[in-house]
Amino acid sequence: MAPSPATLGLRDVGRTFGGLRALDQVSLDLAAGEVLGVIGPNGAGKTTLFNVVCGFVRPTSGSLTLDGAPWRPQPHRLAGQGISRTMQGLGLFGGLDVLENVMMGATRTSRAGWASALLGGGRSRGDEQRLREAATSVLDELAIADVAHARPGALPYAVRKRVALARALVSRPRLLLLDEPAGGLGAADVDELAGLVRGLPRHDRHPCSVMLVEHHVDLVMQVCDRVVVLNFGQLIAAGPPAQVRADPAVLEAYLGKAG
Ligand SMILES: Nc1ncnc2c1ncn2[C@@H]1O[C@H](COP(=O)(O)OP(=O)(O)OP(=O)(O)O)[C@@H](O)[C@H]1O
Repeated sequence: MAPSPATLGLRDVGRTFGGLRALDQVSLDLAAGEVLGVIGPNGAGKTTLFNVVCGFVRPTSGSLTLDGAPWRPQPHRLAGQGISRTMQGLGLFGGLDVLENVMMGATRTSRAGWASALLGGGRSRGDEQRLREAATSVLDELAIADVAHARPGALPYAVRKRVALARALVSRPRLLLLDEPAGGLGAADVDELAGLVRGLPRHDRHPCSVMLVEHHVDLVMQVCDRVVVLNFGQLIAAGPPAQVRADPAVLEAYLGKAG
């Protein structure tokens, strides 16, 4: 049976940097199989929130839960907990082809089983074959199998972003954290990305929950089941996209105008 998508909770999470409250009593929930968007103007605390969930930044107050249990995120343990992330920088290896880059995603992120055999040196031909098949299958799903043997540097930026997404998905996470997935993409590529992200919780064998932190409001409104809005570190609105879009506090804070 496929593992179920993860749930995530933040309760009164705060983070200060010196005297600055980058996050101020933020509480939110991500339900299983939900796509949750986090938006807000520059400096609102989005990256800090993302980094708290990834374990790069420790909250100064509050608590987190994963699947309802108390959770202290640590970057090196995320993979073992079924969590993958993409970062703003693509971080692809220029000397490897696309397929190898995606295979690296599994070897870097899997804790147990076939992929760890590759890390531990107990590498067999069967392991490698399985890894190759897993990577090929994700490339297929993201419609980039045709560039499997190209070097990332030779590909358009939008395709490289898709490779980075494939690398995060090859470990078949239960929770995917996306940091500005639409950054640097044109309108057509954003639409395609929206389709891909929307499909993630509906994957027939490996459905996952998704949290995405994003500047691109249109993408967030297109793909998210719910959106939370930060401003000066505080959560000022949360709800379905249409509701959030019409919220006067959001218009005021995020779009810089009321009504
Ligand atoms: N490591 C740090 N040290 C000091 N201040 C920080 C640090 N990280 C973030 N901040 C401050 O915390 C606040 C929130 O920053 P953050 O990067 O989380 O916002 P953001 O919403 O991601 O902004 P942007 O949309 O511009 O990327 C900002 O005022 C920022 O200057």
